[in-house]
Amino acid sequence: MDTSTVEIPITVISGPLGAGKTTLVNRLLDDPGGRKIAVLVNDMGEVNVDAELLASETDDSVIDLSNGCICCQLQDDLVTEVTRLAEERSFDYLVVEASGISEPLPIARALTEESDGDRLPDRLRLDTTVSVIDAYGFWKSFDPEESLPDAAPDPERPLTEVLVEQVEFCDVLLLNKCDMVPDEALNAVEAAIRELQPRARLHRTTYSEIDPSQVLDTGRFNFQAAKYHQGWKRTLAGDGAKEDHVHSHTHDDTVSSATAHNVESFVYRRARPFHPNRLDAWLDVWQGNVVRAKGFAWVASRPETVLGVSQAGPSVQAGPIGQWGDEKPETRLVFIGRDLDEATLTEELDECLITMDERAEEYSDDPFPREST
Ligand SMILES: Nc1nc2c(ncn2[C@@H]2O[C@H](COP(=O)(O)OP(=O)(O)OP(=O)(O)O)[C@@H](O)[C@H]2O)c(=O)[nH]1
Repeated sequence: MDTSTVEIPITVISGPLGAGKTTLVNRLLDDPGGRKIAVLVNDMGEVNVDAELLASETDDSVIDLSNGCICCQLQDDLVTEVTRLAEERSFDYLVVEASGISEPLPIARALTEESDGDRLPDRLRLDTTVSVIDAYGFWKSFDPEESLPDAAPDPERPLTEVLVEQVEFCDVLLLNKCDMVPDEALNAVEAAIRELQPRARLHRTTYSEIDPSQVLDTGRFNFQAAKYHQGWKRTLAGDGAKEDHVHSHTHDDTVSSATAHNVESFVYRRARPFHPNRLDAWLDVWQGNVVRAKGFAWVASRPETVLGVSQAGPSVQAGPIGQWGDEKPETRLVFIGRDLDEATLTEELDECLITMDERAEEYSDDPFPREST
């Protein structure tokens, strides 16, 4: 058979450091469900520790791509390497293990027609994006009551922007390390994750144990769906914003689960701009059980510019992401969290809005970056 025309599906595995990605890949190498798989492993260091962990068990089916991150510096290398692999080796399924700090969306973009170049051979097809999330680490990072016992050694795992993006952008989500979290807390973790990620198929796992058919050849990848069904966009859409195609997506079962665990979300909307310095100062200090805040802000110093605001745990970013153009400027910020104090957050944000007296003021010391973030 001429193998050069056989289609090769790709599964990309993302997830934070230590969540169980390599454990999953080892399982797939042990039991690929009748497929001949190749694995491309990305690690940030000069020495690809993950590839070594895997390669010790296997032959030449593990290829490493080290010293950089495939979602940013190594995007071109990823496409080149994947193409070269398909030309030089014989396999029928490709698994890509991203580094713990990789964002899945740019990787998916590089591997699909969404990328400018579209240089990937036609027979390579992104089939599934999987995120492996450490249930214990996730809960620890935002549990307001500190109800989980510390694991030894205590892992310092802040809820980072990248982790939230790994939850938000995937087709299949493995909620791993379930052995470390009591059932009641697991239900709450799942409710929070569902609020961030309503679309993915979610599996609770221990040591990444999963039937290979749930992560290989699922056919679930759809760039537009993955991009637009992120929880914060759904919440904005539900609030009457313009992404109507998201609006139709409802999850009554998850809404009730969220309610049962006090996971909630609200949208802060105002048609009056922020005072840039007050908003900037507030973004530095605000608190309040928020897992995720994201959206668009209107700032008086740059009335024509859309300021993107993105928070996950301790990380807050704000910077220009475009122009309002013909759209009426309006701040729309989604807050997702547990036991949210909507009244206090709203009051504090309202105090950052410009007052009538300030309308004519010049804002020469605008604190936000000029370049896109
Ligand atoms: N208790 C427990 N430990 C697990 C589980 N899954 C993986 N581990 C352990 O967690 C550690 C990290 O697992 P890996 O599979 O290497 O995680 P990773 O996501 O590849 O980590 P990086 O390559 O550092 O990003 C290893 O010691 C695993 O044995 C689980 O479900 N429960």
